[in-house]
Amino acid sequence: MSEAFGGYQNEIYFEGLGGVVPKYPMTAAELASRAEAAMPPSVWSYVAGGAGDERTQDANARAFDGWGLVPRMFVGAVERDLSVDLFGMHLPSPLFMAPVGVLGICAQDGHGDLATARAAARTGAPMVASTLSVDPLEQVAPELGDTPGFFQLYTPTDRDLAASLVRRAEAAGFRGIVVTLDTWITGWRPRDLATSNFPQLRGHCLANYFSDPVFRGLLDAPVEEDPGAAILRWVSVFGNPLTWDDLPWLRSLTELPLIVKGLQHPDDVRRAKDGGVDGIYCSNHGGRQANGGLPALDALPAVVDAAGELPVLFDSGVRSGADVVKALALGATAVGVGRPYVHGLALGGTDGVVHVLRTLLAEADLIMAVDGYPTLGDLTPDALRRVLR
Ligand SMILES: Cc1cc2nc3c(=O)[nH]c(=O)nc-3n(C[C@H](O)[C@H](O)[C@H](O)COP(=O)(O)O)c2cc1C
Ligand SMILES: O=C(O)C(=O)c1ccccc1
Repeated sequence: MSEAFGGYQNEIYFEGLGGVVPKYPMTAAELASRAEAAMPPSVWSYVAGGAGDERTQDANARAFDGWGLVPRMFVGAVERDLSVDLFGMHLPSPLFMAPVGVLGICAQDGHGDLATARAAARTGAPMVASTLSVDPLEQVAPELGDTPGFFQLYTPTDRDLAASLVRRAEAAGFRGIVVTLDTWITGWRPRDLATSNFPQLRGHCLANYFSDPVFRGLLDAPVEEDPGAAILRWVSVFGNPLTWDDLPWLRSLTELPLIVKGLQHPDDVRRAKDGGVDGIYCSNHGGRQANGGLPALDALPAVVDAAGELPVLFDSGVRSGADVVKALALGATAVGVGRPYVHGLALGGTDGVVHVLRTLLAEADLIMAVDGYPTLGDLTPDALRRVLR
């Protein structure tokens, strides 16, 4: 399998002999700048922006520079194995696509959720499908093909609506429920505030609500007759300020693996574990929610330690294959990519997303080859040293 990942390099060089060079950028920075030029400014600023002056967002990416991989020689890491077992599923790699609630409007055809699901089908990298999407989850799930998908739940204040969304995700074939805990309220986002830019308030990406029988039952008039009132109803149900008292109820909603997203404190991890969750998702939402925070990578070791045998998913700031390898060495079971695949989506739909995932995996695979860490099991904290400056 891993030959297929590093093999992207050979593919590119050999195609070059025929005069063909890659259509999409090879680095995260170039991807971002090309995406900026291709996207409507309001969508770009929503995706690119973060909380406050974005120092936490920047620190997420910079935190990876604080670690260096130590190469090992005489290993002969010809065969690499990047595959991973997660919740009883065997995945070709530890890479997955983090939930992004505006995928739909990031694609040129306006159906980015479907395009992303097709990229999951082509690469085997799971998609975590956001509650916020242009196309309803029943239309996203079939596009995943044989690749497992997860449904990310923004828990609404109405418990029947929450249960309905989870039931629909189960029926559609999603293989786990990711409950996001850090976004029951929107963080302070100067870029969007400066242009009064909040896509959902303009009715974007609300298909899962507008197609939901429970949500529709909360409306005085059908969505089609009074979309403005439906959007305001969405505003009133969107964010549920959950407390630990709600965890037993959340747990009771599904027998699928339940993963809680946004954890960074080891005490929270232990308590979630005691509450019966199946997985911990260490993330600070890409620095979009609260400025002044610890880079998510810096929280990872203690989260991994507290999680014990529970798998730990990680995202926030992953921009390269080297970053993927470092997060794995610090104990992540699976590593999520956020903004970079959205940039690929904006540039080239499914093909653009596939390119981004393949570049990350190729680089990770080749680092494991060069540095002599042939399997994920070989990637332990001992592979890393603090970078001294
Ligand atoms: C435009 C955008 C929308 C997002 N929407 C969601 C969402 O709907 N649900 C969620 O749990 N996280 C959401 N996130 C957070 C991502 O899942 C992930 O935590 C974050 O993007 C990781 O940081 P990175 O983009 O720097 O890699 C969103 C992120 C972005 C950039
Ligand atoms: O933009 C986000 O990061 C996000 O997840 C979100 C979703 C809905 C409302 C506010 C923020």
